[in-house]
Amino acid sequence: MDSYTNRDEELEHTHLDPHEWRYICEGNAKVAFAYTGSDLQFAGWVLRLNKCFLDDENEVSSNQDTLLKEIEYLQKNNTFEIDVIGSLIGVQYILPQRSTYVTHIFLSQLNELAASTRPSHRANTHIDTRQQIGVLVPNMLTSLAPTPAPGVHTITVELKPKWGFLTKSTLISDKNSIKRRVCRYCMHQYTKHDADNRSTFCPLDLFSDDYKRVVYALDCLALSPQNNIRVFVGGQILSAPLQLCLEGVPLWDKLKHTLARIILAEGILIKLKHLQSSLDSLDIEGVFPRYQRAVKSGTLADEEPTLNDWVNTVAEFRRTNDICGHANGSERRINDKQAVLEFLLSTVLKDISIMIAVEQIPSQSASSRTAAELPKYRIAIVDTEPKKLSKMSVYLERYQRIVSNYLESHPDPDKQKHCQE
Ligand SMILES: O=P(O)(O)O[C@@H]1[C@@H](OP(=O)(O)O)[C@H](OP(=O)(O)O)[C@H](O)[C@H](OP(=O)(O)O)[C@H]1OP(=O)(O)O
Ligand SMILES: Nc1ncnc2c1ncn2[C@@H]1O[C@H](COP(=O)(O)OP(=O)(O)OP(=O)(O)O)[C@@H](O)[C@H]1O
Repeated sequence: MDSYTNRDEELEHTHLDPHEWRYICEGNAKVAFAYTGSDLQFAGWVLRLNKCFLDDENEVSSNQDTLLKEIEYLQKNNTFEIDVIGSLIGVQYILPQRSTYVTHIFLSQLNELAASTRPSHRANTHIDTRQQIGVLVPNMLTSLAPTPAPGVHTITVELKPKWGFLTKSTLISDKNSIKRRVCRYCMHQYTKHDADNRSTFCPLDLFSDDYKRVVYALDCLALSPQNNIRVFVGGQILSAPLQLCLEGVPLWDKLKHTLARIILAEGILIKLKHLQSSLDSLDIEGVFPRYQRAVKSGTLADEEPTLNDWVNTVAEFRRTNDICGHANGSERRINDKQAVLEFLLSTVLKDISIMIAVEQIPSQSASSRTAAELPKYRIAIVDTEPKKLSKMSVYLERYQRIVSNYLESHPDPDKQKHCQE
């Protein structure tokens, strides 16, 4: 596995040409562009930019003050990514970052150039042209070798695995006891999609330690990708993973086995599942009253947590887990602020994406976890920004709505799903 060194925080002042940046993809908050020009300082890097709602830009404010705030914010997020998320999941999964100045005109032109490629459901947002700094991260879609061999294609799979556990919290109300049997993703399908578009993917299969279940989960994702799997070949996104084909040979069946073996060899999803569930051991139902109490008593202020708050939360999480083994939060006797910040860390880990890049898919049909050597690959996690304290009520309401919608469509307990851990 290739690795990078971290903490390259230089801010670069270079003229950027919008025609040299190709739109890759976007999420709710960010959009990524790959460098296509010949300047070596950007070759192999991706520019990640903030988005905003179209109306937001009426609030114009771009002066030295906002620049300093932007620098502070980016540094905080970068340190959070390395020292908080990296220290939990493994710093080897965190991509290094650099920053570069971006101008209003460059961003406006990028907005125009990318408009026709962007998905229609994101049309109410665009690149925030007020930002003065863009973040550069290594491009996970390009070749693993410095000089790609002719005919070698980099295949990159982006997985957004979501929630990998069923809650064991003792603080769930009887009316919501379904949370102990049906995972949040499977229930959420009934809020997000109509009958024709629901997925059969269950994250608990993907997060399992069972090779066949992992492969099955990948197949379900391939059949209904939604925003949980994307496959890129040579930097270009495929319309569906099942379209994967090189020189006329369909490759999804081989790729899925390679992926399953990488996932299990890394142990990344098992670790992620353990972290998600132990950091969310109370469930939002158990943690929300503690949040309210902490706000009332002033233990939690209106402001978002500082870096120190996050680092201390991880240290205390480790300390109390060491004392109590893997006991749940109510047994660990953690204070209210700790409980809330642990929940928010879990929320980050439930929303990250994992990018896995491979260049060769072994030709022998390796259909078991030990069957063949792993190909050379690169793996990283993306989207690790802290979740906001101010969203605690949103989290409570959203999960409540997900449960209510599921129960409404499955009033008969015999017809309800039973997700297996
Ligand atoms: O609550 P969820 O599970 O719908 O997760 C949201 C994601 O929805 P999806 O994965 O499609 O279900 C949502 O993804 P999409 O915009 O749907 O691609 C975001 O990742 C959102 O995070 P944030 O508010 O941008 O920080 C995510 O919100 P958080 O709950 O992580 O804050
Ligand atoms: N290092 C990278 N190399 C290649 N592509 C990348 C890289 N980082 C991000 N991307 C692409 O950009 C997309 C958007 O980035 P990101 O996930 O950070 O956005 P987001 O708005 O925070 O996402 P979400 O809505 O899931 O919270 C990713 O889904 C991925 O396809």
